[in-house]
Amino acid sequence: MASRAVYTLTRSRKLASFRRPVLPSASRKYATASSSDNFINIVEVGPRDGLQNEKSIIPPATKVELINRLGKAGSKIIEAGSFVSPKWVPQMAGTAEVVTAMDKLSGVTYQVLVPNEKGLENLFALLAKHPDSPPIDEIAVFTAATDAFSKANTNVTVAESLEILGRVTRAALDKGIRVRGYVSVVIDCPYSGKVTPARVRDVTKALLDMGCYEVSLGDTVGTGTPTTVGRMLDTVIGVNPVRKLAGHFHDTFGMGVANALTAVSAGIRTIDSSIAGLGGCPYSPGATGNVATEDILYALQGSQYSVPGDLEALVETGFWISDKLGRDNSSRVAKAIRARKEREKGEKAKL
Ligand SMILES: CC(C)(COP(=O)([O-])OP(=O)([O-])OC[C@H]1O[C@@H](n2cnc3c(N)ncnc32)[C@H](O)[C@@H]1OP(=O)([O-])[O-])[C@@H](O)C(=O)NCCC(=O)NCCSC(=O)C[C@@](C)(O)CC(=O)[O-]
Repeated sequence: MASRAVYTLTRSRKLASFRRPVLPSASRKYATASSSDNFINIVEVGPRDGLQNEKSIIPPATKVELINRLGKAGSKIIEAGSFVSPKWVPQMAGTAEVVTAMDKLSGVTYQVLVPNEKGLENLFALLAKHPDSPPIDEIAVFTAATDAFSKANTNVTVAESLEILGRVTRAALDKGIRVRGYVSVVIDCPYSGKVTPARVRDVTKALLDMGCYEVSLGDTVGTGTPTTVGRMLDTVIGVNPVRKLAGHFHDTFGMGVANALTAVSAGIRTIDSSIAGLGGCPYSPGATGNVATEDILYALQGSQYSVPGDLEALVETGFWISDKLGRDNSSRVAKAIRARKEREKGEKAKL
């Protein structure tokens, strides 16, 4: 994250006009498999992935308002925060407070990231205080395709992390809490380079086998292209059911929308995105935020796919949070929509 926050940690080992997407031929064979189901789920990761890497501390009230605005703008699945160690990711420290204070809108699924048993214990303690109205519906567990990234992110190898996540997943499922999984660095690892698709396939399978209902494939660094993403998906989908996969694309090289459309054409029906393109992973230096939610909605307009969310309201929400954070809005679509509105306002005023 060249110019963005990289946490200084005390422990030495902590490393620091849409037509059809042009698809790599390898992915085309999956396109017809998905034609019966044209609904695209969007997992809005802005309040978690988007905010976890901000330099300045964001007041819980701002996080709560962001989540509430997203829900009102039509987001149906919102990642509201994470129960990770505040020493590792200080921005997520107030998650219990945030999820307790946010509006729990009906029809919206709220999830939080949980890295280990300690995080789950903290979540269970919170849920015990709200037996009749649990603030959270689901958890998400996360690992990586490489040991180097896994060590940097959670201080354990992939094999060790799968053991931990197996215990976390079983304990959550025992309490009736659904579990989503993430695999990071599915294309390139910032520490060990190119990632073999077979490795992604196997880690994905391990997460599904332990009981995750879905696994989100993270191009954490944002170096993927439709070709490399298509190749990776060919291998992963060869063994894992495509409807249990999601795409999570950081937009570092501006390929986020193209990669998301590649995933959709491969049969994936869940895309993670972040309002205003907020975010980045603290352990992926140089990576920018997730593909912007506004850009995904715009890209799918007029296609055979339907996607939840009110684009105009999301654009407003994206500018609202960007202003609060004092940062530029990274959504090209949001900026274009705002510019068009201002132009139209100016033209009206002249009449
Ligand atoms: C996993 C650990 C905790 C291991 O970190 P560790 O230092 O090895 O943990 P530990 O077990 O040795 O414990 C150290 C201290 O942390 C505490 N602790 C331990 N666990 C927790 C917890 N859950 N909540 C609160 N506190 C915790 C624990 O109690 C102890 O406290 P002390 O005794 O020193 O006072 C740490 O590495 C961590 O929190 N990492 C999280 C990193 C993270 O959040 N990264 C970003 C999210 S992943 C991501 O962005 C990628 C994704 C999902 O978006 C997809 C993609 O784009 O690729």
